[in-house]
Amino acid sequence: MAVYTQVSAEALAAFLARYDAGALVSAKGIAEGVENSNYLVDTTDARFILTLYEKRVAADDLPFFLALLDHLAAKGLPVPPAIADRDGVAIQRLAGRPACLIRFLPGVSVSHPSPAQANAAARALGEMHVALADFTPTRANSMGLATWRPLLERCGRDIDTIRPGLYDRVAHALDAIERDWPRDLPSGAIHADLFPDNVLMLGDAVTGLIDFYFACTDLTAYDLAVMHSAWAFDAAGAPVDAAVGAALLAGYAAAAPLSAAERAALPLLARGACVRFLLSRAWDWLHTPADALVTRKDPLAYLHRLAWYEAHPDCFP
Ligand SMILES: Nc1ncnc2c1ncn2[C@@H]1O[C@H](COP(=O)(O)OP(=O)(O)O)[C@@H](O)[C@H]1O
Ligand SMILES: N[C@@H](CCOP(=O)(O)O)C(=O)O
Repeated sequence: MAVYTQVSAEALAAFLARYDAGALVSAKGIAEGVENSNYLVDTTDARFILTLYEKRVAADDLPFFLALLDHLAAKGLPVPPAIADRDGVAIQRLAGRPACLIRFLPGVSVSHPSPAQANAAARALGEMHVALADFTPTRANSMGLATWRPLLERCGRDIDTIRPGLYDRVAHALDAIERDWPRDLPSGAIHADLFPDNVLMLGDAVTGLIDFYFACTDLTAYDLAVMHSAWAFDAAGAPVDAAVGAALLAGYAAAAPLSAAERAALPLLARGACVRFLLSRAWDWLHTPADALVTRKDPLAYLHRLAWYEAHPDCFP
């Protein structure tokens, strides 16, 4: 359950009074998610998401994220813009945290995506990259290549309590990833965390792309690699139907150009994605208190995916 910060009904009602958004009817903490506190808020006017930004989201980065959402929403993509209050302010403080009221989007995230759903979601990623080609703000990737070895060092040998030998295994994988990481592929604003839980769908149609709080400037093909690492495997890290992986590539390529060099780099970029999520999950695994109201994600699922990509260098035909 991801509600780290409790908001009283009185504080929420006072917060809503700043907006032309109706009066508070109900508010419920949302179980999904691990990064921020999210509430589903119903008012006499509409339904909203209230997000209070927690550990990994720096308040200084919020203007970048909100500008990105506004840019995409203005171009008709299904992303939820933050709502401004009567004074035009979207980034607020509530219960001691930075907070935004966000437009609610319909749809559910799929647990076992079909090839048709993977195709539609990857197409939406491609459309997003095309729509962001004229987005000028930049943000360095706070979870990018340069941060992986320092994060491994910060986990230290404690990571071996998750699995004996894990430190050396990740260090060895990183040696090759750092050595071969491409420097000359197209870059731009990317989502960097487009897992199935961050895509809302109704049937095979995408109704929402959400959770842009890792968005940054990085290789656009890396965004597709992140998506592949998240969509083409089950929760334990075993590969699903190969048609899902193929559908991801076809869907993306239908919306955005994918050069031969980008295609060739995808296996390495996917190994990088595996190390990135393995390490952030391992850090959380080691540092989340046992009584925390959040479900820790399994770092080893990403070790299995890493091994799969290493064993299948031709998996992106
Ligand atoms: N704009 C939105 N419209 C509808 N539901 C949303 C929206 N934003 C978030 N949610 C719901 O809240 C959950 C958690 O949001 P998310 O941004 O993924 O949290 P976290 O940043 O903690 O991972 C999502 O899985 C979804 O159910
Ligand atoms: N997608 C990441 C963790 C970030 O969680 P999210 O709920 O913000 O998508 C992972 O699975 O490790």
